[in-house]
Amino acid sequence: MNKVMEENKGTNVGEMATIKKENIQAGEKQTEGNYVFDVQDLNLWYGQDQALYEVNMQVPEKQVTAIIGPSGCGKSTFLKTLNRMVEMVPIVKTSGDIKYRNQPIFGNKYAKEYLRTKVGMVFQKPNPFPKSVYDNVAYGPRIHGIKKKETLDQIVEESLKGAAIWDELKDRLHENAYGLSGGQQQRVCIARALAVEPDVILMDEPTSALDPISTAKVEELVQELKKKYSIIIVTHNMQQAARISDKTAFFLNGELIEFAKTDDLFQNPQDKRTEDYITGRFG
Ligand SMILES: Nc1ncnc2c1ncn2[C@@H]1O[C@H](COP(=O)(O)OP(=O)(O)OP(=O)(O)O)[C@@H](O)[C@H]1O
Repeated sequence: MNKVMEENKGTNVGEMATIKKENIQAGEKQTEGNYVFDVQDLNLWYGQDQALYEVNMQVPEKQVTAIIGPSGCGKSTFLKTLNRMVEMVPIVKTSGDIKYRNQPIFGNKYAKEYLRTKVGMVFQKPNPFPKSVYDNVAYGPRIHGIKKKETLDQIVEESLKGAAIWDELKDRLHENAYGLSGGQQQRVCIARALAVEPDVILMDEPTSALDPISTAKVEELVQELKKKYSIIIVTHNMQQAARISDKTAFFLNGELIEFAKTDDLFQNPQDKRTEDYITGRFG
């Protein structure tokens, strides 16, 4: 049992989380080839407008999966479907199935809150809360009921270390996160995601607002994080996808055109549309 759940024992949310955790562990045993997500025939509509068409994809565990494609092709929509954030838009409808750790995410198996704890998200623009670095990182664990200072101190330190920013910030924990550089803010946001012990981290163009040095730090961090977490990253930058991902998915007009090992997709694309995109003929 992890720290978050340990301190949660006895609360309703905690009990629920513990039960679901057992479900996942049962599911994990059955998972073949260690996939975190198995997406089957996924369609998604915003009102009358269809944004995703019959997407089928198995997202590997503890690897980096990049999602590329031209603007408006459905990359962010697909990413936000995986932790059901897309449903915050009331007109969204979906069909098909997504299994996380072998259990369907639509329906009653997982509480949405629990899914979003296990499947964390980092956004394009760093979005720290207007609070201290410490309070940003401790936010999720506190919501999960952790109150003990020593436990929180430990989580904050481990999470900032995990996000490769502890050394830079260990003497600035009580400063407002708004006073940090964009790159530091983004790594604090990554630490905030790590603090609730996720399994998967979704990243929606996490470096597009960053300078090249901060981008390099986040890219390096992603390589480190994949030892413990499964990462899915939307990027406009094909060089970035080629540098940091193990597998790449190319989307076009809401369809998943090709999904392959990154080297294969870039060196030997199977679909003419993938080839046209990666060679810069459109997009
Ligand atoms: N909240 C929304 N309401 C209605 N339509 C939306 C909404 N969000 C996205 N869409 C539409 O869904 C389609 C896919 O958009 P999405 O943002 O997923 O694409 P994207 O590939 O991530 O684009 P970009 O690279 O520009 O961020 C687009 O046609 C877009 O207009």
